[in-house]
Amino acid sequence: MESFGTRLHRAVAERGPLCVGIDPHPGLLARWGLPDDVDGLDRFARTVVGALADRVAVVKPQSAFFERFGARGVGILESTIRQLRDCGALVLLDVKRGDIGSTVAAYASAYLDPSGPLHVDAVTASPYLGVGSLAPMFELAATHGGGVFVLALTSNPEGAAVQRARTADGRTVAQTVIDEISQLNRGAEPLGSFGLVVGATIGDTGHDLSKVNGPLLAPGLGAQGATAADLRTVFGSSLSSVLPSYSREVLNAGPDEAALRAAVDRVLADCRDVLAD
Ligand SMILES: O=C(O)c1cc(=O)[nH]c(=O)n1[C@@H]1O[C@H](COP(=O)(O)O)[C@@H](O)[C@H]1O
Repeated sequence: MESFGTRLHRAVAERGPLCVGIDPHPGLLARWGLPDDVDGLDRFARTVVGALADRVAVVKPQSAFFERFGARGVGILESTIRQLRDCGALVLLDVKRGDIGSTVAAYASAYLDPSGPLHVDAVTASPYLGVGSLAPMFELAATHGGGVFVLALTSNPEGAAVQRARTADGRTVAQTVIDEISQLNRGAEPLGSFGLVVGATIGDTGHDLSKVNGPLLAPGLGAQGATAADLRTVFGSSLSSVLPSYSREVLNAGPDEAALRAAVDRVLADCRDVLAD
């Protein structure tokens, strides 16, 4: 069984360092001339799949925008995941799960067990019940070649109060998360399967990402104000591990499929310029 890190490394080499989010905001559905209902959701998701699934390395559906339509919305999420994977995109489901360990085990089986209907390549997880509480997720991911992206320094301004608070040993809370994930990835080649989420909006925070040996998902580009050039400031010498992530910046170009592809080409070129430094 190939690890997620190996599969991600190959996908990025073949398709370029880019993650595109599927975030069907009500405003985007309206902009695309679609109704704010399950039919609109279905047509939105199918359009993104048709335009991008055969060319983008990682696609990140945001679960909340599917869940808000109940069981039928989750059904569309299931079929979107299947279609994306059939076209060779790695699917990172953005669910930001976190709970006591015994419940995390159930979340892990929902998303990382290949026999489940919502099985994906990787998920986002919140470490704020303690990184150790996510252990069942890390274990199931390792067993089945999946990945977990753990929130470290999020793109929203409210995150700093919790994430940059100092622990008793002087490190920030985020640095303890970074260090624990670095341990999990130790010795993995060509890349570990456990990633961190570090927002592109946060500037130079002085956190040490040099030992992570895993992917660094960078949301906050485009609609939240960060530019590809900001990646240099945020990630410094760790740029080669960055996976830039865009949702609205690309989706605003729809529903025309050629325009969506052109938006992807544009942001990918911007990121390549920076990441090649
Ligand atoms: O885990 C994430 O993807 C995430 C973490 C973070 O710190 N900030 C953040 O914006 N995100 C997600 O990334 C997406 C950003 O969307 P845009 O601002 O439209 O590019 C949303 O789905 C957010 O939920």
